[in-house]
Amino acid sequence: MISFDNVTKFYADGTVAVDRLSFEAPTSKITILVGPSGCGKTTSLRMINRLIEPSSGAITLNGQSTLDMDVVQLRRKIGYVIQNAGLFPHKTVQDNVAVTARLNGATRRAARTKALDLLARVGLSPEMHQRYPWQLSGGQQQRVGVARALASDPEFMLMDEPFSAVDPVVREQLQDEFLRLQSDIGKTIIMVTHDIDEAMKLGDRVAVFRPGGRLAQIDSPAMLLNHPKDPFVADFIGRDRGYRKLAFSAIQPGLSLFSEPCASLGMTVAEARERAIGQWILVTENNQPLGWFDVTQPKDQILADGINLSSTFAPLTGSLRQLMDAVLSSPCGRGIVVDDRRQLLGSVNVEQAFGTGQPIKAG
Ligand SMILES: Nc1ncnc2c1ncn2[C@@H]1O[C@H](COP(=O)(O)OP(=O)(O)OP(=O)(O)O)[C@@H](O)[C@H]1O
Repeated sequence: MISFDNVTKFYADGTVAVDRLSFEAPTSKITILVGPSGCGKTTSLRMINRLIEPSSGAITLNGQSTLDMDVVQLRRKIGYVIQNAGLFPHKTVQDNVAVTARLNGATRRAARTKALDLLARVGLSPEMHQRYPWQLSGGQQQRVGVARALASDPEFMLMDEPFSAVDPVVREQLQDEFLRLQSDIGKTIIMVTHDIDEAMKLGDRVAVFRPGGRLAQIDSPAMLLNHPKDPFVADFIGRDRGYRKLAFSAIQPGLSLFSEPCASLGMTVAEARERAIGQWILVTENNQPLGWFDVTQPKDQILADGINLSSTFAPLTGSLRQLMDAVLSSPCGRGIVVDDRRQLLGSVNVEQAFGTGQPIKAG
């Protein structure tokens, strides 16, 4: 656990960057610091690994004050990931990761093995390993940054806007991969972000800062959405709060599903046209949905490269937001619902998804 106890930071020019901050970041959980620009998020993060020294108050790691620890030892316990990854430009991807393991006493061979394992875990294929950072996309660089921070097997991770330098699609992918990784490694993480959606998605707990470096509220995402403590928090979390709440609402148990007609790869388009309701037909393989096929295309056969893969499919055990995403990203307005093994269960339209209207009519 990381604890802040009445921590204040003022700079020489009198700026109070952080004002009597107290909160706890629980073990093996992700705690997010979010708030408007200049409210002291980065300062708070950097006080933990003593890149910035607090003016007063105490920060403890599992009960031990950071001020009582040797700074080098302290930093070895803490992985640190920053925006744009901060990689060594003249080292290869593999060496960028191995160097951290070496610093922690691993032999050259052990460091290399560790680097290979971590690069695989963050989803970087072997052909990337000998590249230099400038030969990687922003998302790939961030992955290396995460692997490097993990190479010392730290108990704690500090992450300052780790995903903000990449486009929204890659950002979502990185977030999903990061959540999967965290469910394996269970580090105690504090992450700074500007992005309230990211905070709500990744945070077990979210600390909302107000200007002047003060904590407005710290709670679970659902509590912040349902019970914002004051108008500042309510406003910061945003007007589309209702939409965000959907992420924490389960799909209604009695959802009635339409039995969606399906086609398979290799089927003739003429046959698919017969089965389809309108322009689009769902293509499945072993009862798992692959995507939608437009039967008005002048083609003879359904082939993999003709399928619209942009759709998302919602698990029945998922949230209303996933269901709504599935409906909205479907080219025909019918969202596909699957079970936990991605087997097709059926489809819903927007009225059904929210239980307000008529079921889909075939034909
Ligand atoms: N070295 C410094 N000297 C004086 N003031 C500073 C210094 N570093 C930061 N500040 C001020 O401290 C306050 C908090 O800065 P900090 O970088 O922690 O905010 P932040 O919430 O991370 O901002 P952002 O979201 O814009 O990155 C700001 O008003 C900033 O201008």
